[in-house]
Amino acid sequence: MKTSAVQPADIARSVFAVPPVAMSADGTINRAENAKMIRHIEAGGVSSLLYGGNANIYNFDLETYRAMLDMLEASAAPESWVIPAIGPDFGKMLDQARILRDRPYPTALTLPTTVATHPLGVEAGLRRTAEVFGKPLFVYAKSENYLTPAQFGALARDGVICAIKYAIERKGPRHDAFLDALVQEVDRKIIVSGMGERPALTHVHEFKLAGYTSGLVCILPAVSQAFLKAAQAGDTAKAASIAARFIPLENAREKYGFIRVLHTLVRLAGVADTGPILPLLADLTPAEITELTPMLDVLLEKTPA
Ligand SMILES: N[C@@H](CC=O)C(=O)O
Repeated sequence: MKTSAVQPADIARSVFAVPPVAMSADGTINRAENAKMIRHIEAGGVSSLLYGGNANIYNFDLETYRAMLDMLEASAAPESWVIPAIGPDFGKMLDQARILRDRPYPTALTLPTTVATHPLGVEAGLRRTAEVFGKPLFVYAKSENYLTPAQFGALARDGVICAIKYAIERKGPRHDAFLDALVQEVDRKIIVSGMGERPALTHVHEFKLAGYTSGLVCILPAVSQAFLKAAQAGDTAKAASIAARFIPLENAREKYGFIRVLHTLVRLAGVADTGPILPLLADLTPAEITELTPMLDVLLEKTPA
């Protein structure tokens, strides 16, 4: 596992896979199936793994969190960059930062929340968390009222944050006043598009963000990596045609829940047995699986689009 301090080159080199965590029937971490998933992602040329929302860390107790960290440290290849999430609330962030400060991870992703927050409090909380952790944070921007662009700028200049996962949803990603302001405050080299394939080409090609995060990359890592490299190189026709392959499933993930759909799709695709998802989420119903399977077959090119 790569443990050196975060540099912009690390951020641009690979898609950020945002994997689910495979669980055993008794609700504990399944080490063998997670290792299998990690091998599959790495074999596709993806070397950045972000254990964030899709990992369902929101619903982990601290024992499960420690077990996940042990599994990641034992399973990732030496050159892979693995980033666990913390939060979303201040108390959980601090508890997890205290666990992480004795571990080799170079940063941690802050999970987003809009409950019981104020931008001034979020800034104070992130400063305190980074101090406890002893390293800068990777901040997940998912709503406009979490932090202002100016606050992001101040946190970056002060070394409190080393990267931003930008995931504020828009009807069309081209028109985004918040992102326009953010790139005036923060170097684009430390901002990644954080919402899967749908806005990623606009974010990488037009806003010149450094890269993107994706859940479906866990199924087709080499294809996602090819998409990133095409978008970064300005080959928009190639990037758009690759992205089109992912869109039907991304739309279905939005309809039925991004995290729970990915958790099951990774199993249905034969990547790893992800097992039952932890509450407060719930596994897909048989009817949902029946609806989604043909879309997965299109993604896997078992059937034409
Ligand atoms: N939520 C997106 C990006 C991950 O952070 C996805 O799951 O594809």
